[in-house]
Amino acid sequence: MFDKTTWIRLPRNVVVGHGVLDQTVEAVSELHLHGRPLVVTSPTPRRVAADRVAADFEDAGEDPAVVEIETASFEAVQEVIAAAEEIDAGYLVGVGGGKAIDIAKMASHDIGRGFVSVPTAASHDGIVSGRGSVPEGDTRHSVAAEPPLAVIADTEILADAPWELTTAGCADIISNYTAIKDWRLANRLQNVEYHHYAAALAEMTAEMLVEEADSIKQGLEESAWAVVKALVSSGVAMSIADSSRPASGAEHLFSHQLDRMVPDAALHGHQVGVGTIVAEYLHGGNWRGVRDALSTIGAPTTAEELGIDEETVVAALTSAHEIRDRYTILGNGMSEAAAYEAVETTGVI
Ligand SMILES: NC(=O)C1=CN([C@@H]2O[C@H](COP(=O)(O)OP(=O)(O)OC[C@H]3O[C@@H](n4cnc5c(N)ncnc54)[C@H](O)[C@@H]3O)[C@@H](O)[C@H]2O)C=CC1
Ligand SMILES: O=C(CO)COP(=O)(O)O
Ligand SMILES: [Zn+2]
Repeated sequence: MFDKTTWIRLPRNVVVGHGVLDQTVEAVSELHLHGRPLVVTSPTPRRVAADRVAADFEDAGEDPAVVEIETASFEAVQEVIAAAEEIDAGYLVGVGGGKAIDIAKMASHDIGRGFVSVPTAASHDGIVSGRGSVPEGDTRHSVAAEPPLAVIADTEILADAPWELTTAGCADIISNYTAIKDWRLANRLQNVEYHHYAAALAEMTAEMLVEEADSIKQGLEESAWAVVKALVSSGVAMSIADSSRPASGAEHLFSHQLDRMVPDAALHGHQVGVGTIVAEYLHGGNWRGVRDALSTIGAPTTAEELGIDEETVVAALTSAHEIRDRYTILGNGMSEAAAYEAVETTGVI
């Protein structure tokens, strides 16, 4: 008997454009959700967007509550769950960067409530994905999370955010190149389940962004539009795969390890971008093309531009394979000599 089953959970409403934050209540009312909304945010996104969203829900008679989180941690997920239980929230609205959105979607998953995603920065491809990413001790978890029922991406807000957040989002997309190579390798060597369609979508998203790299410029709302479209598409690839594999390989392991060693030293996407140059080199691929695309966009390509010293970059490379059970080109680990060779050859140091 044929017994294969697959569930693909995608957003119903994806609203992207100038000033669409004002349409959040309308996009949500279309979903026929019931109960009070809990807006999950962090300090800056609260000022930029979340207070406006809460005020609009208030005007619509929805009696919203707001909870602020500071970090991406399991403690923060518990805080949000407690806030949701206190008001008996009907659904959660994540407003912010990758961390606030991750925490909101994980809390929604745990309490079985709907989730709505309102990104304030085009900095990461977790905008749509049904995965959450949380560090814990020496490791990093990619956990099941509630995929958004709706995404409201206001390009006016995204274009107004600090430019480095947008270049970080571009680099998070470019990393799909090596993530897919690692996924194929893991499929061949370890029989890891591989989805052609999700892989093709993630790869095409990176290709389209690189083709457009010349026109992605600070101050242009069209650029925020192009990047957020790519982030949505990459998130959809993760939702199709029900795994972050289409968008996370060795370059992400490297970034996660840097987060442990030097927390908050650089943005997720920027670390991942530098990791992509090295991972592409290790795959024997066109690492110069990756480096040139990152530098055209204005994303860091060196340890110095990340603000991280050479020894830390090498130490992160040699230990990145330990952070998670995810087979990549790093195999059982790089020696220090090989790591130095890779970063020197690619100009990362
Ligand atoms: N679940 C998933 O599939 C994915 C999860 N992630 C996770 O997302 C996180 C990285 O996301 P980021 O957005 O880089 O980090 P983040 O959420 O810490 O945001 C970076 C900074 O940008 C600020 N910010 C956000 N919007 C702003 C605006 N409009 N104006 C001014 N400042 C603004 C935030 O306050 C924060 O200080 C990591 O924890 C990463 O693991 C990243 C990709 C995919
Ligand atoms: O950052 C991500 C994809 O861009 C999520 O990946 P992880 O599963 O490695 O946390
Ligand atoms: Zn990422």
